Amino acid sequence: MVRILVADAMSEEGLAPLLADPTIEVVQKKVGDVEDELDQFDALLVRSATKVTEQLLQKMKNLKIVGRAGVGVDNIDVDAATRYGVVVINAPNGNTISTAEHTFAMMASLVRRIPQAHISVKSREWNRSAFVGVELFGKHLGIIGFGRIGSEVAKRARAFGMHVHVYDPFLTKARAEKIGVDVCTLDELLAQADIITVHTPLTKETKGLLGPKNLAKTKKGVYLINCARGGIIDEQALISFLENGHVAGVALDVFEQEPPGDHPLLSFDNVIVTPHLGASTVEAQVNVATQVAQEVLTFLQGKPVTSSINLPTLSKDVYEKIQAFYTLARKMGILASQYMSEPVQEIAITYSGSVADLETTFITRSLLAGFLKPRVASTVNEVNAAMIAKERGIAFSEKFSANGNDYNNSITLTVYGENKTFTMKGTHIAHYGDRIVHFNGFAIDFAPEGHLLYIQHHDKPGMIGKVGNILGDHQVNIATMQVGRQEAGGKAIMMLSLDKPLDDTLVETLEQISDIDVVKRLEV
Ligand SMILES: NC(=O)C1=CN([C@@H]2O[C@H](COP(=O)(O)OP(=O)(O)OC[C@H]3O[C@@H](n4cnc5c(N)ncnc54)[C@H](O)[C@@H]3O)[C@@H](O)[C@H]2O)C=CC1
Ligand SMILES: O=C(O)CCC(=O)C(=O)O
Repeated sequence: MVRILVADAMSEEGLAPLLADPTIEVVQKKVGDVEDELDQFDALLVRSATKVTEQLLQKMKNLKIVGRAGVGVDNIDVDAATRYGVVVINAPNGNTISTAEHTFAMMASLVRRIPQAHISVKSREWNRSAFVGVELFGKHLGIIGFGRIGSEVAKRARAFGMHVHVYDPFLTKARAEKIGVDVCTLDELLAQADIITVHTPLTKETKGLLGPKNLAKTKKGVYLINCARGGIIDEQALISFLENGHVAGVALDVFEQEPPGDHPLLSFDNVIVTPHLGASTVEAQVNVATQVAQEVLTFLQGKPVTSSINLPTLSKDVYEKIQAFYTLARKMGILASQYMSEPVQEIAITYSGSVADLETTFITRSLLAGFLKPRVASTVNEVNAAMIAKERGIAFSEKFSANGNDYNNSITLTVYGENKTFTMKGTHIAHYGDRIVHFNGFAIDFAPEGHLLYIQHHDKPGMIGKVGNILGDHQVNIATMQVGRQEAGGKAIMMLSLDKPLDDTLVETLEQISDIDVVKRLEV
């Protein structure tokens, strides 16, 4: 039974596919209420309240996936999750419209002083002259961060007759032209805008983006809006610029610390606030919960997820094309790691023929995960394989060749160790399966499956019989046997597939046969 912890409040309608699945147990409780069972959950679903720290990840030893029902993953230690091999997914667009609408509601409220007027009338006052606002029509709106939400805000602003200026260092010219916005530098935006709204993630670069230096470049009387993340506008700097009257008003949905408690910003009459409500609509909550629930289900069924933060994104289509090679690569990694039971410095992978045209990132990660698995105690999978390889000083590279070298497709693996180099070539044949067609310098043809026994020997009559007799005497049945040699009378190999694994004594007995140089058990 798969167990999923839903640690923050989430739409039941969105969670319905998980709740309806008889193979899944959904526990809707806060982390603190299930401390004793944390190591039993396979998946964790959160919004922004639960902090997914390294400490929590350490306790959740069985965790495979964290689903964030929303966009920002700043409440999740993604690096730590990656190290632990835990996939992190989010729901990138389920709350876009709601947040864009909230931003617009905040903008209109800010310039027309609706919250202040509302409080006044509720206090039994009728003071019309105290609440004279300004129109949005004809004003210059500066949008910092032109992703999903920024662009929805722009559409609405244009419908209001505003001039829209956009700053986003990652925005392509083609996309900007398509949407028809004025793309400018940050300095140009700061100088022109009557209202500035931020829609970036909170990163090292955006933390304090609107700080003392940049606020000084804005127009006197500017309005500021933050419905993205607390800290993009530096709160201390904001207080100074409100105090000196440079900033006319601010709308904040988010804070550096949430809840903000008795924050000095809350005392300003021209600061309007909401408690992180951007995504708080019925529609957005159903959307994001549905998206993560569906993704978690997909993931738990062993299929690729489309909105992972720490895995390459794969469409269903691409996944179907790479699936066979993904499995082959995994097996090749496992075999190579067992054969090269020594420290290695480099793994070079060459994709040839039809596989060279596919998205190989995932295939390479699968191969690395297979290679590292027998060597590391912790979880290793596609999420953390590249990172673990790097940590252990194992470089890896990919090369591509259109020519399949006698095969429609092939993956060639070269592992450089401290004392030797090992090569292997594998291919996938449709309706037939995976085959290893080159192993350690020998042409051969075997299926990389089950209990394998590799024997390297001198090419002499009777070698196969000797091995067969010993295995037969010990009740070990040989399922298949493939042989290969470099030249008649030279070095040769046998690859046997056995019905059960060999014990150490039997391996030692085989090693003692004269003319046998290497005996290796390989388990796939
Ligand atoms: N208040 C709320 O309840 C909600 C807040 N959010 C927040 O809104 C923000 C935007 O979300 P989306 O539009 O969905 O994200 P997105 O990823 O679609 O867009 C972010 C944009 O910021 C740009 N960007 C990154 N670094 C930048 C920099 N240094 N300067 C300027 N632009 C930069 C990126 O190129 C990208 O276009 C996020 O912080 C998200 O967490 C999202 C949903 C709800
Ligand atoms: O879960 C929420 O309501 C917060 C949404 C949010 O901030 C986000 O999606 O980034």
